[in-house]
Amino acid sequence: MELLSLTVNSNSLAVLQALEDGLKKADADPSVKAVMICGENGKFSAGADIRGFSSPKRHGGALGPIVSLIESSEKPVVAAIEGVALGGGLEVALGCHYRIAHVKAWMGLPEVTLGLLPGAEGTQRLPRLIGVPTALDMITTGKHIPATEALKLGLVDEIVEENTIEAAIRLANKVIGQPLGPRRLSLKPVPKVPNMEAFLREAAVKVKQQARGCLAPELCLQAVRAATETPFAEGVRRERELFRVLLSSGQAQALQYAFFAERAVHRWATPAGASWSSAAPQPVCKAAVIGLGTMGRGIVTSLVKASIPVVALEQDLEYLNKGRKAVMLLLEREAMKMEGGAQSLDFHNPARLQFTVDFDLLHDVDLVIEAVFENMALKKEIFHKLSKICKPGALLCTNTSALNIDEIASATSRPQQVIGTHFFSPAHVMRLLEIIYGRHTSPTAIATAMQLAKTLKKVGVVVGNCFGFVGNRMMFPYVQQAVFLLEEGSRPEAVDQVLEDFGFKIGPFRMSDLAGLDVGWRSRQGQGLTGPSLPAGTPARQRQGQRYSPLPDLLCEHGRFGQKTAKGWYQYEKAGGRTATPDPWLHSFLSRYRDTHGIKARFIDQEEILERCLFSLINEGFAILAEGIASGPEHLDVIYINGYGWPRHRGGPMFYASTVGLPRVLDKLQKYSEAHPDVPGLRPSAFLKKLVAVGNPPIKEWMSYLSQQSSKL
Ligand SMILES: CC(C)(COP(=O)(O)OP(=O)(O)OC[C@H]1O[C@@H](n2cnc3c(N)ncnc32)[C@H](O)[C@@H]1OP(=O)(O)O)[C@@H](O)C(=O)NCCC(=O)NCCSC(=O)/C=C/CCCCCCCCCCCCC(=O)O
Repeated sequence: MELLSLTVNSNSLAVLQALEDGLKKADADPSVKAVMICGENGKFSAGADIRGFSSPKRHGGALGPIVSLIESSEKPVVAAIEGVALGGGLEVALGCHYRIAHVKAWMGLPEVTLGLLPGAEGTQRLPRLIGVPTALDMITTGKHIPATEALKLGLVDEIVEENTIEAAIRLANKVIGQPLGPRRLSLKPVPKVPNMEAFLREAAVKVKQQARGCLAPELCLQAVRAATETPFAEGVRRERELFRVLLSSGQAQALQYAFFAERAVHRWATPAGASWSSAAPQPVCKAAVIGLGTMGRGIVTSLVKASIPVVALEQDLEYLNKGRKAVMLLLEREAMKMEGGAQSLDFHNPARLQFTVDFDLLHDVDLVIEAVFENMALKKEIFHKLSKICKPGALLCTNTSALNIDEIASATSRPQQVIGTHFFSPAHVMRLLEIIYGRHTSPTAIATAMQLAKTLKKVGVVVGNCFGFVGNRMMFPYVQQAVFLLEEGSRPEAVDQVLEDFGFKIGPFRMSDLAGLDVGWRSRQGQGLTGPSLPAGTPARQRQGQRYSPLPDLLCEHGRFGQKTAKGWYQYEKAGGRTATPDPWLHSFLSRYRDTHGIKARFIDQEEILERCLFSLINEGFAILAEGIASGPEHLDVIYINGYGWPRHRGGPMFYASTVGLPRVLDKLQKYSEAHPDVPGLRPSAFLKKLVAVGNPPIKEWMSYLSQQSSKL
């Protein structure tokens, strides 16, 4: 028997050549009766080398003909799938006459997540094998499915718990001499769906809606449609045509950049020299969460889902019972989505999840996450208590979204173990975990928080300590511009529309209504920007000589906190309602406000809305990089994609800036800054100016132009 080996991402071209040579040799050798294709090191294949798509010497085009060559072999070819069979790897398996998989293997066609489509005939073979609806779902979402599901779908012929290679050889021996025609997917008709046209039309609407401007899902659908309408060879031609369109699109580059950026942030470093390569994490066998508000509930749920035993603590029984009920509800819902249901999470077991008001029960936990509301005095009181109660090595985390980590740490006797773990709401869903080190935070503490992120299936991004850290600090100027645009003549729905058309899941005003306007109001009161502590005689639209808009404060004074009060920047059907409708009251309120302050409303076009909001956010990003708060632009991009609804197909704000071109970003900021000299957020950052002055280098070279990262440490 001839045995062919396909290696994960070693050298795609060499693998392709080896496959072709092996198949030709096997075909020509009469002693070879069957062929088995497997991977090395327990992995079938993770597909083509993604870096190859942006390389001038790309060779992906060679894969389709090889898949055809496999299928046309006169000897049975069996795929032995272990580990993963993804993208081009699965397409190779689809060319085989039989597929056998290990029970722990995963399969998928994730090309869409890279801005591409399965271009090695996968869009034509998969629908023929498992039917159009399921194939379309796999191809347009790129989801990875486990072997057990693949078996149910008919994607594989068999799954095994023992040695997959041996099982594949057994299968190959068994099928020698059997006709191969029925096993060749290219010869199979696409299984019928009662009303294929109506199904595809509806699917197209759904895919377009979910894609929010991303091209690949729509083109994936068009390729699958071709499978239903044309013979195999014609479908393959169409698939190639569509693949070429995607390959040359900026979106594919952005999505592939995002893929590698998410992996690059694992390799964290701080300006003080701590890094992932030398710091080892501590084990976290038991955790505690303090505060069972919205964030605390999500964090508890996240920990339970990751099988980390949790002690959940509240200040009194009333809050505890309310929190317990809410957590249980979240966990019930999560369990329903899982195979094995509630039993798999085991959250009724007090050894897995315990609710208490007794701080002393935190004495043996390895990690505490404080998630009480944003009040420095309260947080310091809690951390002071924790440093007395918790065991010596315990990591003390705060879920603050903006407050000073060093000040919180100063309340403890062990500041080296204090770290910020900024979760995003809902915490059991959102993938981002912003990890903030303070002046004294130890490398071990950072490594442990990063390991926690991985255990919780989140993307951890390590950043330095400053007000708002990275995500919120960049968000402030963006939201500020959005509000200034209202003062100058725009409306919430116009601003939201522009940013949602750009690809944001939700515009700034809908977001503010969802999060609650009172959150920011409390924070501004705390900072003395509004409320009773504001010195008498402070101009309504100025703070410390800079432009300030009291609009959000005024809305709060009218009891308009957003969705929770049925009124905010929009109106809602009821308190807690989700459907935002433009509110005539708000429109006349804005007119009165402009009259009061002598502002002449003007028409603001989409370009200005987009540029002022996005470029001010990006400008802050350059300042953050220059200060050493983040170690590279990909950190900022990963934060925005995973925590702030930034459209992934635009690669993150800093990548977007690189595609717009830094000279253009600078020109526009200069123009807007001249028009609004009292808005520091529009004043171009020195680092942006420097990058333009040195000739707009590619994003991967930006950091080399910072002569010395000035650390905030
Ligand atoms: C699930 C994983 C495989 C593993 O996950 P995990 O264990 O968590 O590890 P990671 O940290 O993710 O990865 C470890 C390192 O490996 C790197 N990696 C992983 N996969 C790839 C890959 N496919 N390519 C390159 N590098 C990869 C990863 O970056 C890590 O390294 P580092 O830390 O960054 O240094 C998980 O990794 C995963 O999901 N991987 C991606 C899988 C995937 O998306 N596969 C699909 C790839 S695309 C593909 O296969 C397409 C094939 C068809 C091509 C056919 C084209 C035909 C076109 C014909 C017509 C057009 C002609 C045009 C001609 C012309 O113009 O040129």
